[in-house]
Amino acid sequence: MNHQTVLIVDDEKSNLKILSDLLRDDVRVILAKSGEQAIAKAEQYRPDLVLLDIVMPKMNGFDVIQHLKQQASTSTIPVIFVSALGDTDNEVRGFDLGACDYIQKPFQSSLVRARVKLHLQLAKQRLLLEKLANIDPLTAIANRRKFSDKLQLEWARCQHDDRPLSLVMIDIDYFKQFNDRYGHAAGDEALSKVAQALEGQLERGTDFVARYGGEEFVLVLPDTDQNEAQEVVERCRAAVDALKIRHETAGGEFLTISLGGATCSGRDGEAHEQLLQRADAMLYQAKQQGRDCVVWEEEVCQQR
Ligand SMILES: Nc1nc2c(ncn2[C@@H]2O[C@H](COP(=O)(O)OP(=O)(O)OP(=O)(O)O)[C@@H](O)[C@H]2O)c(=O)[nH]1
Repeated sequence: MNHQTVLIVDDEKSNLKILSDLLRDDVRVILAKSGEQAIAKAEQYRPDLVLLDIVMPKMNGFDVIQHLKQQASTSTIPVIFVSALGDTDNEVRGFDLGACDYIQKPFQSSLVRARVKLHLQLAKQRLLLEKLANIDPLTAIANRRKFSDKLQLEWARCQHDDRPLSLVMIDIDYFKQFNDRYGHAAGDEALSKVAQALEGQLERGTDFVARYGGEEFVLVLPDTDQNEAQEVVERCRAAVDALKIRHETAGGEFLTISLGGATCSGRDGEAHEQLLQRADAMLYQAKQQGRDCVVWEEEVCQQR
């Protein structure tokens, strides 16, 4: 069964037991006996909800929530404080630090269950919304918004690790003519097929494709140098050719794509927007050179 995960944090063993006995029929329970363990387990398991004690030795619950909210990987996990500290100030402080709820000990079991259920439902809805906000509805691949996040993330990672990053802009050729001749619905279907074909060529878990807009797509290939990226790109072009979507133009019988790529090799101080501009300039050249081709920037940016 696809259970949601709840991380319970308390330095008292007996409290851990009470809470986990209360919840374990409905959710997958993970336990942490200290603030430090809570942070490590939150990062490792990415739970759907954290039940957090406040008074603990060394690292207290307020320190833990601050840490969780600062880390991108754990910042959106909802946290409920479960504490014997009953005064309003602590409760307000908990909410100020980003808690979604505050349960006072000693607690009513049924109330804890109900509140956990509510916050897990909200967490599920938030995840769904997040997913929908990042997906292009026509092609079911990532949208431009997700691409921006991904590019920034991978850019920072590659700069930090001094690793290359390749970016490829892809545009369907003569797509206006395609729509005019075969109809908008056929155009939509072709877009969807091209998107799936591109996605099917990505072998590494970190490789990424998005619909950039209209009939344009973009690939982000982290930790991938120019030679490796060119192999991926050739596969993409061949995969679209293999779809054999009829599109009779002066250039040929089937629908084709043009591609422009650029690679940045590690720490070079360039902004990710520039890499995007350079890939886009290469795409423009591919169009100028007659379409149905790949143009890759000769120089990597370190040499610029
Ligand atoms: N069916 C469909 N067409 C779209 C969609 N988004 C953009 N288009 C069409 O894509 C076409 C793009 O046309 P242009 O920008 O002139 O480019 P092109 O005809 O492909 O020419 P080149 O890029 O120069 O080869 C336009 O006719 C848009 O209406 C979509 O979601 N569905």
